[in-house]
Amino acid sequence: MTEQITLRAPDDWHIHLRDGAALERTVGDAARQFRRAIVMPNLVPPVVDAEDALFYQLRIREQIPEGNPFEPLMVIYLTDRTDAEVVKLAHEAGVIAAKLYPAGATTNSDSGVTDITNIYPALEAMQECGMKLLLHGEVTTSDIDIFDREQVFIEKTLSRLVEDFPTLKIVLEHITTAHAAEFVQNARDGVGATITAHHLLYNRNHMLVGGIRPHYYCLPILKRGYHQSALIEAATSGNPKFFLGTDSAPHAQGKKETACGCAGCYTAFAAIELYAEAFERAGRLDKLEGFASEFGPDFYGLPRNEDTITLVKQPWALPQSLDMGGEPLIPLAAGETLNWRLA
Ligand SMILES: NC(=O)N[C@@H](CC(=O)O)C(=O)O
Ligand SMILES: [Zn+2]
Ligand SMILES: [Zn+2]
Repeated sequence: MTEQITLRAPDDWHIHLRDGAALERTVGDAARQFRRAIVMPNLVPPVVDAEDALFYQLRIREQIPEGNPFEPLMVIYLTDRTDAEVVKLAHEAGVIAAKLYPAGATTNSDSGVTDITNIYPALEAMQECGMKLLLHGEVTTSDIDIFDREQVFIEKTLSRLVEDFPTLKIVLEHITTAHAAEFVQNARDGVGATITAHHLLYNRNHMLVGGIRPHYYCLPILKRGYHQSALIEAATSGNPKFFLGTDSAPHAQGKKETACGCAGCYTAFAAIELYAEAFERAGRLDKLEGFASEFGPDFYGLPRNEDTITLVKQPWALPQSLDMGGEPLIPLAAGETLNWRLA
């Protein structure tokens, strides 16, 4: 008999779906395995208020396959001009979080916040209404080495935010270092972190040894193996502060395989299978359900999904290439064999 595991249906607490012609691909892939997803607002121009979020949500909904219960959860993008009124209106429209991108930190972050104190009134309002703060946790000053940017953000910005807003719920997104795992573990209640499948499966050697592999390039950048081990330990520990967020971030093949390639890995095609691979390698498949399906909704104060998914142990190869709105898109781990497959 084929080995199989059944899990409460999972959600993705951090995904990039993009817009327009890309949505058929990205929404279809996400909806195949996740019931809900927190949709990042870094479009060009970004999703900055209730109106933008509701229109974007409509465009996403149009691409949900017939009969699929997928629910996109919306986020606004904090800029230097986001004030308490914007937050209040977004909250009333059902927007569940706001995202802080330090200006210039990552893909489409040019409109991001230049000085955190500019948005203190907005953060005050978020704390009051229960809207979550999601962080791309990297500093952007040129004197800080790219491999240290997460650690310095934690020391300079996050530790201060956690104290200045003692009841604000904060998620440090896509953590990549032992420092981040340790900080979140020891932080007050209401501070959590998402972890991607690629940061569990890979370290910087995978990206840089034997040739430079642009499909592994994402931000925050893959770190050394020591940090990868700390992330695996955190994700598979059963600590509810750590939960699933793929950070699946598609860029067409031509934008990755070029002299100045974009940051982002497309993992949505096989996200839950990639996580299963990482948890199995750690000998902790039994911890996947909490991480993928329980701790996220608990953190956000939303009900856990009632239905289930089944993964079967049946090796299969990821396709070499996908289509995204007429352009080739290379999924992470293209052509590689995974052990688990969504039934
Ligand atoms: N993670 C990435 O490398 N890229 C993301 C942006 C982000 O989440 O930082 C993207 O939008 O492409
Ligand atoms: Zn980010
Ligand atoms: Zn992201």
